[in-house]
Amino acid sequence: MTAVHVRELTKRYRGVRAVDALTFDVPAGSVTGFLGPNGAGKTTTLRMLLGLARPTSGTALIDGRAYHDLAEPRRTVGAVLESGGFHPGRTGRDHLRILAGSARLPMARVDAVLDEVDLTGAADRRVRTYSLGMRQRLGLAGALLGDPGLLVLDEPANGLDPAGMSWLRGLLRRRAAAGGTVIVSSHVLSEIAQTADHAVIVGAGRLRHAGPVGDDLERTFLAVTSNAI
Ligand SMILES: Nc1ncnc2c1ncn2[C@@H]1O[C@H](COP(=O)(O)OP(=O)(O)OP(=O)(O)O)[C@@H](O)[C@H]1O
Repeated sequence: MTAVHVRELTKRYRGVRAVDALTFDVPAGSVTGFLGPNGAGKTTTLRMLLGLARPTSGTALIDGRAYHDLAEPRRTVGAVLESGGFHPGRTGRDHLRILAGSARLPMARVDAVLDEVDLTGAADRRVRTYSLGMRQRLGLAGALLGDPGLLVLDEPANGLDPAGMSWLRGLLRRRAAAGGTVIVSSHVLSEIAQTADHAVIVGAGRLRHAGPVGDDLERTFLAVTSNAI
C-alpha cells in the first residue's frame, strides 16, 4: 500500500506563496479528499508531488521517495491533472496503446483499463467525438494503465454528469477497497464528502484541517474556507 507524506512543502512564485509550509499525510488504502477554494494551492501541491514542479523548500514523498527517485513510477503512481492532451484524430484505444508502449506496460492492460472506465464501447471512436466526461474517463484509463498503488486526480469531476459522478465514486471506492490509495482534489465539498474517508483542507497555501471525514466536514469546510478567501 502506498502512502504519501508532505512536510513543510512550500512553493513561492514571484510574490505569491502558492503553497506555504504545508504538512499532511495521505494514509495508505484511503480515499483522501484534497479540498480548498480556487487558488488554494491544490494543483501546485499535486504537481510537486508528481515531480512536475520543484518545491521552494520542503518535501512531498511517495512511499518515502521523491517521484523522480521511484524505481517504477508508472506502476507506483497514476495521475490525471487536467483532461486534455489527447490527439483528437486518434481513437481512445490508440491513445492508450501509445501510452502503454512508451511506458513499457503490457498491451493487455489497454483492454483492462477501457473496461474499468466503461469506455470499451467507444474505444475505436476518435477522441474528437468524445464528450468532456468521456475524455475524463480516458484520462483516468491512462492513469490506471500501470495498475498503480497511488492514484492522484485533480478535479476529476469536472465535466461529469450526476451519473458520471456516481460512477467515479464507485471506481475510487473500489480502488481503495483493493488496497489502493487515492488523492482526489476538488473545490466542491459535496463531490468529495460521499467518497473520501480522509480529508485535507487547504486555504491560501496553508493547511486548514486534516482528519477523517465525519458528519462535521461541511461545517469545517465552510469555516476554514470562508476564512481563507
Ligand atoms: N506557474 C505559476 N506562476 C505564478 N503563480 C502561480 C503559478 N501556478 C500557480 N500560481 C498561483 O498559485 C496559487 C495557487 O494556485 P493553484 O493552481 O495551485 O490553486 P488550486 O487550489 O489548484 O486552484 P483551483 O481550484 O482554481 O485549481 C494561485 O494564486 C495561482 O495564481
